[in-house]
Parts: sequence; structure tokens; C-alpha cells
Amino acid sequence: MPVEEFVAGWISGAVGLVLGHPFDTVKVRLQTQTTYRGIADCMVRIYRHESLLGFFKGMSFPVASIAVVNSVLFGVYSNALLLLTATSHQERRAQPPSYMHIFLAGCTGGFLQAYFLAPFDLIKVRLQNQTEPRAQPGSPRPRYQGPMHCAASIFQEEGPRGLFRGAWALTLRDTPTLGIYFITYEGLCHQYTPEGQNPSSATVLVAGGFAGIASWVTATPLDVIKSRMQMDGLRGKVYRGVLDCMVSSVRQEGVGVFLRGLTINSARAFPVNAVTFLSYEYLLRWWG
Ligand SMILES: CN(C)C(=N)NCCC[C@H](N)C(=O)O
Repeated sequence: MPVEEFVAGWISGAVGLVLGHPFDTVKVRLQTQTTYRGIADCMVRIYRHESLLGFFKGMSFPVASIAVVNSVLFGVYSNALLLLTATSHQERRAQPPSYMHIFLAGCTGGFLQAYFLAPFDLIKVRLQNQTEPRAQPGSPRPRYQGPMHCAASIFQEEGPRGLFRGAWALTLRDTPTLGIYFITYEGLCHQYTPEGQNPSSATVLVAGGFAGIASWVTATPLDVIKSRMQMDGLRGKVYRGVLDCMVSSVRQEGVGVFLRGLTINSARAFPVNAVTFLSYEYLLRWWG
């Protein structure tokens, strides 16, 4: 089993994650809180009230867990392709796999990584939604003091299953959209790379960026539902499930609710995934 694929997935994910976290915080707030008038208003209010640090709330757990999550995604994807096509990462340049195989391998990677991602993503979303400024003597303390305290509180208040709140919506979001992610990336690399050669850095950056955009545009409707279900536990159980969350969100805010965070998701997706794929490709080439 090519272990390098798991390690490359980890390092490349961490680079992309740090770069995109401030955008992610704005997106999560727009999807779950109705007090902001738009991206600019949200950014200005975070900066004024919480300082630059407000944009980085909830980042430590994702950085720590990306090792597991991204190595599962890229490792399962690559090993699923190996099973389906019997070709390694290097051999695939000369013998490109079919788009059906790429899609199936991507969906498998997306499905499995969702379960590893679910508890870490839940804690990230809960911390990102805390609007209190950094604790000062005498100021009100936020509900969660940090990621470990957040995890322990959810465990105590909602039991172990509470840590998987929103996991089903996350799985529905990631299974098909990671198929789309890898198809877009491989398709664009194939299109702009001479037969049998490795794609150039520019091709990898552009293909990775567009793969990010294509997957996040299609993922945004379920991303909204996932974020809402993850915040649901705080106010007691309001939604009865994914469908109930969809129906009541549309009833209250119209179908446009599914597009919340679309612009920022797409803007964030290009640089994050361009860098993710560039480091992934280079790490694999470097390890031979
Ligand atoms: C649409 N989805 C769920 C994805 N494309 N997921 C892959 C994650 C890539 C990167 N860490 C990111 O956050 O964009």
C-alpha cells in the first residue's frame, strides 16, 4: 500500500487549511447566523469585535486532525484507484484511468473521510460561531474555552453520539462532491498535459483550484444544512433530521438559503485546493 499517498495528503491539507481558515469562519457565520448583512459586514464585525484572532477561532483541532482526515481522503482515493485500475500514481500518467473509476474512487474517499472529519468539523463550527472577543479579566466567558473543553462538554451534555451531530449531512455532502473534485482535477490535468508527462506546476495549480470550486459549488447546499445541524444541539433538538432541516430552512428563508456562503466558499476553494494539489503532487514526485 503506497504510504506516501497518505503522508502527502496530510501535509498538503494542512497547508491549504491554514490559508483558508479565515474565509471558512466567515462562511460558517453566514450560514448559521442571520445577523450579518453579507461578507463585508461579517468581516468588519469580526475584526472590530474580536480582532484578527476572531478569524482563526477553531483552527487548532482541524490542523491537528487534518493528518488523519486528508491522509484518509487522498490515501483511500489513490488506493481505491489502485484496486480499480491496477496502476500506481506514477503509472497513471501513461495509462490514465477512466472518469468512472476516478469518480468512484473519489466518492469512496469522500464517504470514508466524512466519518473521520465529523467530530473535528463539529468542534470547529461550534468554536467559529462563538462571537465573544478574546477573554479579558471580568469579561463574559464563552461557552467553550477551547477545543478540548468543547469536545468534553458535547460528550457530557449529548453523549458520544453528540460528537457525530451533522455527520449524515456531511457524508451526503462529501460522497458525490469528492467524486466531482477528483474528476475535475484529473480531467483538467489530462487536458493540458502532453501524453505521458507529469502536469506542470501551473496546470496543477489551475486544475486544483477549479477542482476546489467545482466541488464546493455543488457541496454548498448540503454544507449549509450540515452547519445548521451541527449548531442545533446548542438550542436543544430543533431539527428532526436532514430533510426536516432542509424543509424548515426553505420555509423560513426561501430556496436562496442553499446558496448561503457560496461566494466565499468558491473564493476560498481556489487558493486552498490549488496549494493542496501542488504540495500533494510535489511530495509524491519527491518521494519518487
Ligand atoms: C467539497 N468538498 C467537501 C471538498 N472539496 N473537500 C475536499 C477538501 C479540500 C480542502 N481541504 C478544502 O477544504 O477545500
